[in-house]
Amino acid sequence: MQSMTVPRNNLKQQLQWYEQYRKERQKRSEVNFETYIWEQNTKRRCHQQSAERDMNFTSLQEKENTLPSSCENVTRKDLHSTSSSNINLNSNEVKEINQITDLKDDMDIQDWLVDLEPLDPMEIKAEIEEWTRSSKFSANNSNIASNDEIVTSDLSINTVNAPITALNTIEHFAILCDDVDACLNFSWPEDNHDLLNMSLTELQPLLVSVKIIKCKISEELYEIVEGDKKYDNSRVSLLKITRANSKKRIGAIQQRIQQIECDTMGSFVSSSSTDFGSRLSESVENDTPTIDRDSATVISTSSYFDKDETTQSSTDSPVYRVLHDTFKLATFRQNQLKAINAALNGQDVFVLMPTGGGKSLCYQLPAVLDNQRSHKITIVISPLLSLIQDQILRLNSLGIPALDLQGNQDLDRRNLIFFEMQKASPSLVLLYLTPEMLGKSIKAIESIQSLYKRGLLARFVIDEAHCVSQWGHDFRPDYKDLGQLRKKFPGVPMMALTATATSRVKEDVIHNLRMENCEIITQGFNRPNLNYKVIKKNTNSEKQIIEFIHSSGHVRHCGIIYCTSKASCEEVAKKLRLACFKAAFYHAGLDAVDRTRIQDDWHSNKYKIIVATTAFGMGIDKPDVRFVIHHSLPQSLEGYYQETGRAGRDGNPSNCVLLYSYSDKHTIDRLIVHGEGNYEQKQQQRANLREMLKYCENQVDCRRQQIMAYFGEQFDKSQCQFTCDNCKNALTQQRSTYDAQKDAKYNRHKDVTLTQYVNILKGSSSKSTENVVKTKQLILPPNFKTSTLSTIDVDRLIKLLLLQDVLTERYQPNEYGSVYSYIELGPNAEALLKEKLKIVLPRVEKHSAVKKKNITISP
Ligand SMILES: Nc1ncnc2c1ncn2[C@@H]1O[C@H](COP(=O)(O)OP(=O)(O)OP(=O)(O)O)[C@@H](O)[C@H]1O
Repeated sequence: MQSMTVPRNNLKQQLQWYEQYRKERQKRSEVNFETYIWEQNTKRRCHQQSAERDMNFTSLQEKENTLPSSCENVTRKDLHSTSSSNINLNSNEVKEINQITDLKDDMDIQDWLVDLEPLDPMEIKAEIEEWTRSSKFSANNSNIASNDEIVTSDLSINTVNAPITALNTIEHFAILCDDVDACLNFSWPEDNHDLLNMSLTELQPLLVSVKIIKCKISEELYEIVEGDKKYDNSRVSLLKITRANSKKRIGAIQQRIQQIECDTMGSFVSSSSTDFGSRLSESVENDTPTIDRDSATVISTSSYFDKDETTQSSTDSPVYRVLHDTFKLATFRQNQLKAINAALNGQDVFVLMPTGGGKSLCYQLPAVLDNQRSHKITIVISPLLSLIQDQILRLNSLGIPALDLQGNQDLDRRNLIFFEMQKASPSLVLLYLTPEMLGKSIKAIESIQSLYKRGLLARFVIDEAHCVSQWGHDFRPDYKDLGQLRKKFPGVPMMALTATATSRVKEDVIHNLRMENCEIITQGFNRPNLNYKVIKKNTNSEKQIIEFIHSSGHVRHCGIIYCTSKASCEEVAKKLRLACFKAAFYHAGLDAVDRTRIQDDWHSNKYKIIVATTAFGMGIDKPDVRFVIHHSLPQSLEGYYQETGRAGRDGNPSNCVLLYSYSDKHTIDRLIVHGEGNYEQKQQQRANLREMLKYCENQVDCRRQQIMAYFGEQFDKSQCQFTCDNCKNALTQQRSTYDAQKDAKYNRHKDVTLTQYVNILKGSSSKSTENVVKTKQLILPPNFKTSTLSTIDVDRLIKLLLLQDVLTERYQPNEYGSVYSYIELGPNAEALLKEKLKIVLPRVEKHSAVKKKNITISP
């Protein structure tokens, strides 16, 4: 590889250089590198093949701890065929592989890959920006432009405002970055005592420098392996020693940074918490935060982790003090403060926030304040015991008294909780229970009633509130009975929280819970850092997954793969393990101890990939999940959104890929037929599945826009910025158009559901549709060629008209308490009819099959 000189003393240039270098290297040798890995593994595989042939893969997971390394025995053939254990290599192949690998067998290629990751200039840039944001660099030393570009060389070592000794060290390292030989001869400090005298401003650039050194060494090792550089035994040893030293040094620097940050946090907490109680009680009475009444419904499309800047609350109010002192958080995320203010004002609140958006704080913070103020207890209804336990652990670690009532608790413990609830001034802040427990335990209801009578009941919180609605993807019959709470405890405020609810589900939840004058806080569903893609699934789906992980640079990253069945979880996990990945499966068939162990091991990165059914779900809060892959068709768009929402909770770019095959529909059809639910619920499940299929089949509209539209949110697809496959493909596809205006003037209608509307526009000849046409006097244009539009296009057209407010949905509860939605003319219908508004539906003409079906209707 052609040698390039690293620019010195200017971090920005260094980053640019590394980016260029990396691209160049990827262009030239990525294929070779991958080949090398496969070949090396093939060689190992050959050695161990006979021993492994009899291996029982079903017990692979139990044997995981005895496996010698993460990168076990995978072959190129494993990847290319599903039958993995029979490897046939000809003697030339084996000889060639032996030649390549003999000298380098002990080199840990996977480890080098880790080295190359921090070289990513975007990551380093992000790190630098993060330091700058948190003012670890003084203003003189950084200059981040509004467009987030690093615009000056101010971050270079020359301008770091640091003591001369540290400056020397940093400069020294910067020079070493340029010169691996100098680095090899450098005597690394053994004790790391020098770090004790350094400040964060000095440690951070030092860390980057040492990381760069480690990368450089790994690259040289890699070039030797590749044959680009001559193999020299002593040099390789030296490189390896230096690499190990730099690794140690990185650890030491990171540890020191953490130490300083903890110390800073500790002193902040101790200095501010001493007079917490008195200050709180002093100020709460007079300082109840105000509510912005105009914001009853806030639809926001701002970024996922945007700070809440919309509500004006003094930063020294009790709310902020509890945020800092108790929850140890610096700022509110978007809409948190609004929800908290509404709750503290005694209102019913419905909170719709994306997964990982921070819903828990919306009820936990008011619960702390309410208990501080008047010893009130907040009752939280949550669907899963595991979810409850996670929350309680987290709260207790923050010093917040929280307990749970559950069926399998021993009597003493339960009585203790009831005793606490009987106290005149309970110190218990939050009591968690499942809806089933609330429905069954008379003692629990009596204790809550006692709290109520004594004015000690702060509010009811319904977590995962979509379970209340039978239109939701996770309906729980016991949740529906929660509506009784309003009758039994009039005047006690309620808060319902969910991450997934269509407009219909939202209305249904509010209706079922009998929430009154409810403050509805909804936040944009958009997760800008997630990329969406649907891939056509072929017969070797495991290979597709492995290829995707490799091609998107996720080899060392954390991910989740969702499968429909337990068997496919085990099969996919097995294939991934054969292909070097630290993967484990997780499903309801495992006992609770194993499930907890696997989840813990995944959290601690012992496993990088979890292959799971949807049993692996609610309450997962791992920030660095870089990909979520659906191996099979999800059952609903709501479920899909929630599952993909587990990616990128730290806000960094992450991939969501769905392997789609229409035949997966039949598996889900069977699940619906044999699963729980009455006729109406099963019809809803089928409708959910249809929506999911439409999403997968639709290769035209922006994925993000489709998901947002499903949740009733408008999304301008130009904001997608080509982060979904359809928007990317649109760049190369030809489009034809359908003029909605031409037909809209004829579409006058009343009490028609969405499905009926699609059927009518499609000209379906089914009896019920004819009936609808007659009875609702819906007039189609006389010359309307219904056969020219596919069902998908009709569906897209209606959604487009809904999004443009030409049509609108009216929700109406029936006498049984279910909510139906009917399509009606919307506020923009008139404009369309008067030809003031033009709506064009783009249609794809990529495949010949599509062309035949969709005859173009031009304006
Ligand atoms: N204001 C904040 N600042 C920083 N971190 C926060 C803030 N609020 C919440 N978080 C963190 O965000 C993560 C997600 O929060 P939380 O579990 O409440 O999300 P959620 O909306 O309930 O997600 P899910 O729907 O997936 O359960 C947690 O680790 C939490 O500590």
